[in-house]
Amino acid sequence: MKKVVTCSQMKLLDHGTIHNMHVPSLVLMERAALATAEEIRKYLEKKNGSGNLKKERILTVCGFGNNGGDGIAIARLLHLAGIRSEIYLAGNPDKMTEETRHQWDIAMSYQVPVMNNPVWDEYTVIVDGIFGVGLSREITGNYKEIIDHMNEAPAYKAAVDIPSGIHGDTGAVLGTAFEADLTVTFAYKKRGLCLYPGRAYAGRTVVADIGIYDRDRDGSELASKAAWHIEKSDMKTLPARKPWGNKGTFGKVLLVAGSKGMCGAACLSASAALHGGAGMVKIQTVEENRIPLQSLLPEAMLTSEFDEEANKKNLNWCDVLVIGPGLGTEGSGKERMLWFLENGAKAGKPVILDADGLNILAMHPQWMKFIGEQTILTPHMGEMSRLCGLNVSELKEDPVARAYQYAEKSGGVLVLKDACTVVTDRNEKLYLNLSGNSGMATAGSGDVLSGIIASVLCMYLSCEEERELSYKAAMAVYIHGLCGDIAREKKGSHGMTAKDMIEALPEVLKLAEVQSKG
Ligand SMILES: NC(=O)C1=CN([C@@H]2O[C@H](COP(=O)(O)OP(=O)(O)OC[C@H]3O[C@@H](n4cnc5c(N)ncnc54)[C@H](O)[C@@H]3O)[C@@H](O)[C@H]2O)[C@@H](O)CC1
Ligand SMILES: Nc1ncnc2c1ncn2[C@@H]1O[C@H](COP(=O)(O)OP(=O)(O)O)[C@@H](O)[C@H]1O
Ligand SMILES: [K+]
Repeated sequence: MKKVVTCSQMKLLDHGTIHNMHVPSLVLMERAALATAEEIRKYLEKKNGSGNLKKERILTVCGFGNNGGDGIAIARLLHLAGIRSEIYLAGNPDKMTEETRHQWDIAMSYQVPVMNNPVWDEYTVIVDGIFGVGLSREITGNYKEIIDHMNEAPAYKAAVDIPSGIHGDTGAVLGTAFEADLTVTFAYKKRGLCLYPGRAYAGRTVVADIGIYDRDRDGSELASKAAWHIEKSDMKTLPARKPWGNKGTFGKVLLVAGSKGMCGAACLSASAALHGGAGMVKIQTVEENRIPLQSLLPEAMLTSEFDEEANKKNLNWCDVLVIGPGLGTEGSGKERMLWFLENGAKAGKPVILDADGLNILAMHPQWMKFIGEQTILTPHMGEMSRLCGLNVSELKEDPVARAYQYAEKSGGVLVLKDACTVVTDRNEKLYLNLSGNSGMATAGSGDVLSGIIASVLCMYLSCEEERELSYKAAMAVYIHGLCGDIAREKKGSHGMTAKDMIEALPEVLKLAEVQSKG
């Protein structure tokens, strides 16, 4: 797992390194510049092979804050490496911070060329050192014009720390923003580099270690308030399958899903749970779905009984409940959802509430009392809008804040699905997902996720290791994204379907097994 920070957390870390550890600010700046210049040099060498770099011409656009100081130092390092490198100062030089002024004096001593009226399309690389984590308001006027020129230029574009104009906490565009091919960010990813649209503006992101001191790297106050993103190497922490286990050991999933004429969602969710390693899956559905479901998925069991006795038996049998895929919001769907939600909560079973399960909850807010710390809610933006009454554009302005609020209100684990899915709980554990792609915006993709979450919960049933429910949900979201990435590799983002993601699931989970064997 890697930490993701807000701008104010990053400033605290910078401040602590400088003032408590006595690392001069200029040392951090030099390391930031060295790391960025090195990435640019690597790009140029890849582009030019062993040929020389005479045709290259780099313009670094610098603001007067410390992001600008990084930029001036980058321009100097590239100049000293024998590459044509020039500086363009954006903004008022009288407002330079002390460090940036210092960088300016060094650059002038080394006679780094300064441009006053750059011809934008003459450059092969443009570096953006205008604003970093200090951006505090909309970009307007001259700055806006400059950024628009930079974007229109044909050059390769590199951003220092974060593209200017991207809100470091929400990923929103403040007025306008630099469209980078590469962003070299320092110490940790900022939230705005994970969330969209910021993530798209950043291009390829490299995290450079510049020697920031972080006492709380793993465990304490700041860390608990930080966000995390799961990465491939974390998959080796998934519990191994016990050699002596049987299908009971590996978890029993009860899927309350499907309604008359709607069995596809149930089928996808059940199939994902089985491919994810759940020992047994039983679908509680309507009798009309028996033949299609049993033909499509003979591995799953099926029941259409719905009375107190049968329900109790099914509930006792299962380890994990999934409620919602294809359930419909009226009639039998509503009754089934209410019975299993209420009694699942009373029995202390983990419940994954998805799709129509969430829509029914939105229509009956009095049932919120059955949501608790064992419930995982998996709304997409539309479902979230119905649940919390805000419209989708309001949600997208700050999805993390909205997710926190709803997790706090509901008491459950919230999986707010989007291009960057946010997972959080009432303790403000926060995960931002970085796997997956736009090919996953296809019907049934969410049903696959609910099945994968169920299977990940099952993996932990027979294992001694305790993990929080939010972590398990975030891990499942990450796995789901990897399935999407493999499906895209095989089928392309236009043609891939939810079924292709299920087919990729064994391959993704095999990766975890191979990793854990070293
Ligand atoms: N010593 C440190 O603290 C370090 C800082 N570093 C760099 O410094 C950056 C942060 O530096 P700063 O805190 O100086 O902030 P920035 O360089 O991001 O810019 C802040 C300045 O821009 C102004 N500003 C904000 N939004 C504006 C807008 N829309 N229009 C016009 N002006 C606007 C602010 O009032 C402030 O004066 C980091 O992103 C990183 O690149 C790194 O060099 C590492 C060490
Ligand atoms: N652009 C994207 N990048 C990454 N993941 C995406 C993207 N678009 C959608 N997804 C993922 O695909 C899934 C879609 O789920 P959902 O909207 O519930 O689909 P459905 O209702 O059709 O089953 C979510 O897990 C979401 O995070
Ligand atoms: K920048």
